[in-house]
Amino acid sequence: MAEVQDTINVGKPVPIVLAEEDHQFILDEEALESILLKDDVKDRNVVVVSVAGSYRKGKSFLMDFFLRYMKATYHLNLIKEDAHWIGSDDKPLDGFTWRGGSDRDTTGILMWSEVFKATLEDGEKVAIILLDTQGTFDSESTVKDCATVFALSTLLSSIQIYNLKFNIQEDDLQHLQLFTEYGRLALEDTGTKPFQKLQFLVRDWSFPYEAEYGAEGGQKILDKRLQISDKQHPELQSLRKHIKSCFSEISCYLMPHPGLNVATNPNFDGKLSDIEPDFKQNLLTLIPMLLKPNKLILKEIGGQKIKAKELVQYFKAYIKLFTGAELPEPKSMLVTTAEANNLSAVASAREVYRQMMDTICGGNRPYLNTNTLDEEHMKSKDKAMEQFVVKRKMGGDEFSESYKFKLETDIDEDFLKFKSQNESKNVFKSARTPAVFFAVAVACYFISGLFNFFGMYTVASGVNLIMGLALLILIMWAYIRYSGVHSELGSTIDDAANITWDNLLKPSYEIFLQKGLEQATNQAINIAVKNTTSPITGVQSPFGKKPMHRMNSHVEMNDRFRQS
Ligand SMILES: Nc1nc2c(ncn2[C@@H]2O[C@H](COP(=O)(O)OP(=O)(O)OP(=O)(O)O)[C@@H](O)[C@H]2O)c(=O)[nH]1
Ligand SMILES: [Mg+2]
Repeated sequence: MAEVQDTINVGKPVPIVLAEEDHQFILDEEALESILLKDDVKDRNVVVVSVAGSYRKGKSFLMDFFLRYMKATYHLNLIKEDAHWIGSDDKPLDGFTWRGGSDRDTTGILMWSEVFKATLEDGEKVAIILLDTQGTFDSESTVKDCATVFALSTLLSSIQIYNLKFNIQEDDLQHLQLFTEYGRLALEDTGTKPFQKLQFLVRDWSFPYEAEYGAEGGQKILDKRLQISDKQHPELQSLRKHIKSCFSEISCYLMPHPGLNVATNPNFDGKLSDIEPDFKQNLLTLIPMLLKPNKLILKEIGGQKIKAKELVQYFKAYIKLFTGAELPEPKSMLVTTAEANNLSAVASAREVYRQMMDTICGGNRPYLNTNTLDEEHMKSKDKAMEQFVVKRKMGGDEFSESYKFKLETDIDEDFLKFKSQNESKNVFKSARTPAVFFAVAVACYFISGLFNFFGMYTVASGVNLIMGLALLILIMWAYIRYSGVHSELGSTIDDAANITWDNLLKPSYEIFLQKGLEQATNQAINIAVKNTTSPITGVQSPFGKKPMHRMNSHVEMNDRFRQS
């Protein structure tokens, strides 16, 4: 017996995944490799046993009994059914650190430095690795921290012990769903169950008259909790389906209360003599049930057994994924609900804006001038913003602020669409392309005629060529618009028309207009001057007493005419 106790002091807990202050997790690769890449370990297939669940629920304490069993069975080769592995009554419990109190103890993920070597019945040599994990939902961890530790340990273990207190409650299942879903995101979807064995372990089970302590009672409770029936709300059904679809094996064990010494005595050091016999008895059943050589479950990923050296690579890959920005962030229930609330308020307010704008400038409405459209946009936007503000939302005003901003951006985006839709209804704008090419063709026709008249036949043919080209483009444009094909070529033609209009036709048109205006002005002035000086009519100049012929120039006259 003394031999059993002594060997327990060999090995130590090694932090493998470290929880940093900024809520990041880092992998201590050196420490991990020093354990898994030992010559006598690295090529063995692995069994990974992990314990996870809420903080302060006796996880590390339990793991230390696992260690006692491992030492006795795999180091000392005690007879398999021998109860001596549990140790003497007065020996304090050590191994993974555990303690009383209300504040969390374990952080990150710890691996026992000693890998236990076992030979299975079929002669296969395997390595057994024990992991202790940071408890979930302590006051210092975010939901993402909890999900990361839980998901990582579930991904990397072949037996995950889900440690619960008193009962299997609906919120325990919901958290399990959240964490396993987070873990599943890290994996490629292979259509197979992503995780292996899930062992529910209910501590301090208080209703043995309803379901007896142990595996059978546990199965009874588990069946009840995971039962799916048509009468259930679909949400409850999908939760259960999800959990069942994640693990290839699920079982449950009900543990009795270990006694008040264990639970409340600050000086309790783990001596068996201070633990209730019922609890001890159940340790003797539970632990061999999971760790006996013929009960071991080898770690498999994608149907392939994993060697210790490969496990190092998986640790590295998964930690990179969970600490990177690729995975979505798991959030608390309130934040998730508040987000959903705000998003739906954004959507319905946006709908108000769209409907109002649709009745004013929708697809079947005529073209609106830009000022009216701007006014209507402001009116509809105000209405939508008001609707968003008055709608009841979870999370408070500060939380809503970013969603209000999102609504504004969404509405402005919609406005741009309405605006361009409205522009496309302006027939004059859409007729610009054919008008430009037609004008070019007509102009070329006259110019070539002129060159022909003066005998400059080569230049005339060049101009004719441009005319033909303009007509060809015009026909092509009409075909594209009619058939809806080669729209890119269509837009290039539109662009070319715009450039021609802006740089050639518009300036020429403006020059002609100006010239025409000047001529008309001159004529008008001439008539007016004649009339003013006419001895018959005696009508005075509209520009005062100064006689018209004294005006300095035409320019001066034009200016005055424009001002008047
Ligand atoms: N009521 C009760 N207390 C237990 C049980 N097992 C251990 N404890 C006590 O629970 C306390 C916490 O034990 P730990 O093993 O440190 O708990 P833990 O879950 O590892 O806690 P964290 O590392 O903070 O997540 C100790 O005082 C143990 O004595 C149990 O089955 N029932
Ligand atoms: Mg602990």
